[in-house]
Amino acid sequence: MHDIRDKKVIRERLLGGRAALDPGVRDAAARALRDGLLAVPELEMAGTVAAYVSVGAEPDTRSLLFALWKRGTYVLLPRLLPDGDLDWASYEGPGSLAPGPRGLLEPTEPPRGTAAVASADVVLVPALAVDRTGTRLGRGGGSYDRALARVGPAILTVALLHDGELVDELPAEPHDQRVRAALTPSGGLVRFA
Ligand SMILES: Nc1nc2c(c(=O)[nH]1)N(C=O)[C@@H](CNc1ccc(C(=O)N[C@@H](CCC(=O)O)C(=O)O)cc1)CN2
Ligand SMILES: Nc1ncnc2c1ncn2[C@@H]1O[C@H](COP(=O)(O)OP(=O)(O)OP(=O)(O)O)[C@@H](O)[C@H]1O
Repeated sequence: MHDIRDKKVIRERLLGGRAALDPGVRDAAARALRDGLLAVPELEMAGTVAAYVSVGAEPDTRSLLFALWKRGTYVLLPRLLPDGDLDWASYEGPGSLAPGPRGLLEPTEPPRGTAAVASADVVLVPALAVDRTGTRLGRGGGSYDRALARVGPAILTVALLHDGELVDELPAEPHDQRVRAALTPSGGLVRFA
């Protein structure tokens, strides 16, 4: 059994682990995740991918975004709304980003609305950890619980993690939206039933 207060403690432990990663490990992780993702069939086929710009010690997504954009994939990025929900706008290269709230870099293109995430063929999801059932621990704003509820059942949703962040079990609440797969640098893509 888990108490919901556990989430806060687990978040702190995971953020501490990320902060302790050395730069070489981070660079290698970003490359492994980028190369791993670019080879996922759904990603290769995708016309539109909903992604995000990494912040802090999250696995770095910038070279992945650039690679997707260069190969002609339409990339949507989130903009954090005051109520924690996510709006979406297109990525038009590194120059199309500007500082937003919470240390985030956000797209400067016109926002397309909270429902735009439903047009993505693949959704890349930030997470602090994911468990073996796909339950995801995020930053606590409930942003992706709302966004993922708008994504169709056949769409691949993938959390990007550092090694060690795909864990046996996380506390789950009724509103928690599961991801359908997780990618770690050393473990590759793991799909959940
Ligand atoms: N890269 C990224 N983008 C995202 C999310 C995320 O988790 N990661 N979000 C997921 O819902 C939404 C934004 N929510 C966020 C909520 C809190 C913080 C946050 O705690 N920022 C730290 C600084 C970053 C760090 O050092 O880790 C801070 O404010 O202190 C960031 C984003 C949408 N965009
Ligand atoms: N559909 C929703 N509408 C409004 N609030 C919601 C919704 N889903 C979850 N929340 C709220 O968001 C809060 C945080 O939820 P939770 O701890 O699961 O966040 P998280 O998934 O870790 O965060 P994030 O998705 O922002 O990374 C909860 O208080 C919850 O009530």
